[in-house]
Amino acid sequence: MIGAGAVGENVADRTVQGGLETVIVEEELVGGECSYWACMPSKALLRPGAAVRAAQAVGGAAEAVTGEIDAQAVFRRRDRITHDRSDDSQVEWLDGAGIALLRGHARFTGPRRLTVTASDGTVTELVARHAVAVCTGSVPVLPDVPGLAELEPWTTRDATSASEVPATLAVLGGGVAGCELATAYANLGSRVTLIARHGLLGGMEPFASELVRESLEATGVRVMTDTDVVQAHRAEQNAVLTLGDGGRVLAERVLVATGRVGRTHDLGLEELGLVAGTGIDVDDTMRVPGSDWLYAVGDVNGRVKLTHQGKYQARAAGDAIAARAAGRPVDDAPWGAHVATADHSAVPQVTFTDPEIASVGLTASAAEQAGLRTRVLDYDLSWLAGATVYADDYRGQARAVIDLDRNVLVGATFAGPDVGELLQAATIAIVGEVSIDRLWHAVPAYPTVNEVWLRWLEALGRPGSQTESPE
Ligand SMILES: Cc1cc2nc3c(=O)[nH]c(=O)nc-3n(C[C@H](O)[C@H](O)[C@H](O)COP(=O)(O)OP(=O)(O)OC[C@H]3O[C@@H](n4cnc5c(N)ncnc54)[C@H](O)[C@@H]3O)c2cc1C
Ligand SMILES: NC(=O)c1ccc[n+]([C@@H]2O[C@H](COP(=O)([O-])OP(=O)(O)OC[C@H]3O[C@@H](n4cnc5c(N)ncnc54)[C@H](O)[C@@H]3O)[C@@H](O)[C@H]2O)c1
Repeated sequence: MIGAGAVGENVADRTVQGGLETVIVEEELVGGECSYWACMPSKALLRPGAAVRAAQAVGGAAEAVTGEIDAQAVFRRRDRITHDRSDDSQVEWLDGAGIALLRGHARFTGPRRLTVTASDGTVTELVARHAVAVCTGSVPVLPDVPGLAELEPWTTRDATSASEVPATLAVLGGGVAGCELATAYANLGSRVTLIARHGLLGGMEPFASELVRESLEATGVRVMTDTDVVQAHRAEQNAVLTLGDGGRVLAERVLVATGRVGRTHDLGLEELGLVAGTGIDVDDTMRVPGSDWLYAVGDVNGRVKLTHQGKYQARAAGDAIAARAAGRPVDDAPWGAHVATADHSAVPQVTFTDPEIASVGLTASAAEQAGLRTRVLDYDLSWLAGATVYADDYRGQARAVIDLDRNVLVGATFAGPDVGELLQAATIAIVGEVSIDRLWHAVPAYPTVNEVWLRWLEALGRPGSQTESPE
């Protein structure tokens, strides 16, 4: 295994459990990006704002919220959650799981062959008997804007590990990372300008983007969509970003969150006839086409850059490696034990903005593009009894996308406080291809926001009854 992020750890766990001697090579911290610089610290920075908003939205509790968010206390809690960037507990876990750890930078020297260079220069050669899994994650993409690199902008790593709140922050990129970190720093007291080349949260339902934009603006964030930065320079204390229309944005700090690409540089991929600098293509067992030993799992293959989905790929790949090594059959039919079929049609994601956005499967427009005959069901979550109790002036929206030919759910998006906790039901309905008729028997508890499921079903009409509504 090259890379001991969440994904590498999970591949290794499965290959050890499958009876294979397993070595994991790591050049930084065991646990990878998610634990120290991505998911965990970013959510730690976001959670206090969400907690305060939750209390402020409930009369009686609101009166108890009298102060401001304490940024230094937030950073201290973030440091606790990221174990002060110590990987001791993860190394202990590797030990317990029977996975050997080799610290250093891995590089291919030929098929199945690697050198690992430690920080003190010691070089170790490794030859894999069965397989090598590349689990090296991804790196941020810096847009090719003249002067931007010279500004030494923050990457998401800097933003999630900072211990100061810049007075003014310009965030470049309107994707998930840009929207989340703009929310986090606005909550911590920065005056934030969010600059997005297109809209916000591209690829999600349009209402998600609209609600997040409204709330960012209500918090004082200046949101500039369909805006390009064409030049950057520093003037005294400030970075100056020149926009496509000639306008300027001044900020103490610039955060670049404009996407990521598989970490394949300086890995010796050329020795294998592969191209470096981009993601590594794989089949559904995460094996590189044309090879019987090389796998690429997690962010590095570019299929879905999410921790939980990478770990899902890892379980399939690790078991496939072990099965192939033992000459056991590989179940690579769709939804088989050794494939990551859900990557194509049922990827759950929670975006921890205000409101939170939880999505899985196809959006209405993606379903249409896929040629499905669909019915789209929209519901204002504030109409639910559960929402009335949950928060005063509850704001939330949900959409279901139904495949009319198969009579199943193919996509769902929820926007509202804590809706991430509603998501798994939708994921199960999609992956399980639960028929709409059967869903009538999955009764949502009263009074919870889950009752949106009943409202969706009512809009479709009871099966076989005269109240069945027309398509
Ligand atoms: C700001 C931010 C927030 C995010 N929030 C979420 C979230 O809330 N939920 C979610 O699901 N996803 C989130 N993600 C995505 C998530 O972080 C990634 O999908 C996940 O970390 C990928 O895991 P990985 O194991 O593939 O890669 P990584 O965690 O990057 O692990 C790769 C490891 O390989 C090592 N490595 C690389 N090259 C070599 C080499 N040549 N030799 C030795 N070691 C090497 C690296 O040091 C690293 O430890 C977020 C991403 C960002 C940027
Ligand atoms: N909660 C979560 O699940 C979570 C949170 C953060 C990040 N992530 C994952 O991490 C990965 C990286 O996140 P990300 O937001 O950086 O990537 P992204 O690809 O989701 O978004 C990048 C955004 O930057 C824009 N962009 C690209 N070039 C630009 C330019 N020159 N100027 C202005 N805008 C430009 C793109 O149009 C896009 O909207 C994603 O795959 C995401 O899923 C997940």
